[in-house]
Amino acid sequence: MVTEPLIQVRALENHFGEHQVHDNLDLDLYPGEILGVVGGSGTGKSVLLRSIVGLHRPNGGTISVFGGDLMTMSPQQRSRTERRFGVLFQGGALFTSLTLQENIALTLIEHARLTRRDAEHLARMKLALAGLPPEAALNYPSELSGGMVKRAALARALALDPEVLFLDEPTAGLDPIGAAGFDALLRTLRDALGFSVFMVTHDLDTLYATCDRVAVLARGQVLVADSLDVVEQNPDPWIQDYFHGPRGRAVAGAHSRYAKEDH
Ligand SMILES: Nc1ncnc2c1ncn2[C@@H]1O[C@H](COP(=O)(O)OP(=O)(O)OP(=O)(O)O)[C@@H](O)[C@H]1O
Repeated sequence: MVTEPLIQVRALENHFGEHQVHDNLDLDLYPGEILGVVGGSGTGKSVLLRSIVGLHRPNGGTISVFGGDLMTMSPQQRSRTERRFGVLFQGGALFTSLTLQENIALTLIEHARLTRRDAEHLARMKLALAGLPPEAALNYPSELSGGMVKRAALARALALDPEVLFLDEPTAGLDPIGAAGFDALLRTLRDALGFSVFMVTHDLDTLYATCDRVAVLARGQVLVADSLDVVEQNPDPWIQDYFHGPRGRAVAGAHSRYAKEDH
């Protein structure tokens, strides 16, 4: 059986003035997969994410989402489509003047038209799902560690039970233990809830720990999108340096030792 992609990006063009960021870029996201998007700084990973979630209007190409063309949808169809997405931005982007519970309840009140009481009840469940202790619900973001804020932002991204979760550098700024905890949580939630993940990351540990496929952006296009085993073997100099440079070797070695211990 051939699985149809949930998201199909074709011939995407993006430029800012003379600066061409995407030039004929193609990429697919399949149901249930965790796709890691990597590439050098400024290769257009965030612009790609923003183009798909509707925060940036591309200069050309098509983005098909759940079978509909994002570029030609009516505003109503677009907003219905975007409701099936959850987005976690770098830094979390929580409202600092609201508690964690209120942050998530607000999303539920605005988009799912729940009463405040029901929204707060569901918000506490989402926070627990993201691995936060019950008492954290009444904390303000400034009272929590970076790792807890990331988890709260994840709880908010999951508030409306999205089919696709978009993550922009989810482990940036976390210490290695916090980052590993976030990676494990992401896989557990994906396995339990079945959503797909589009994740921009620089974190090699996260790639090895979570991703089913990895897409590498370079020179305005997707150079390769495949399993890590295949991507690592690509002769492109950036890929070779990224995966087989000192840091890449250390991470790959640690993960293969860990996999052996597991069997
Ligand atoms: N609103 C904008 N106006 C002008 N240029 C922009 C805008 N947004 C992005 N760019 C440019 O587009 C290019 C790609 O940016 P993008 O943020 O997608 O890169 P990235 O691959 O996510 O980089 P990094 O890994 O450093 O976060 C960069 O050169 C950036 O300066």
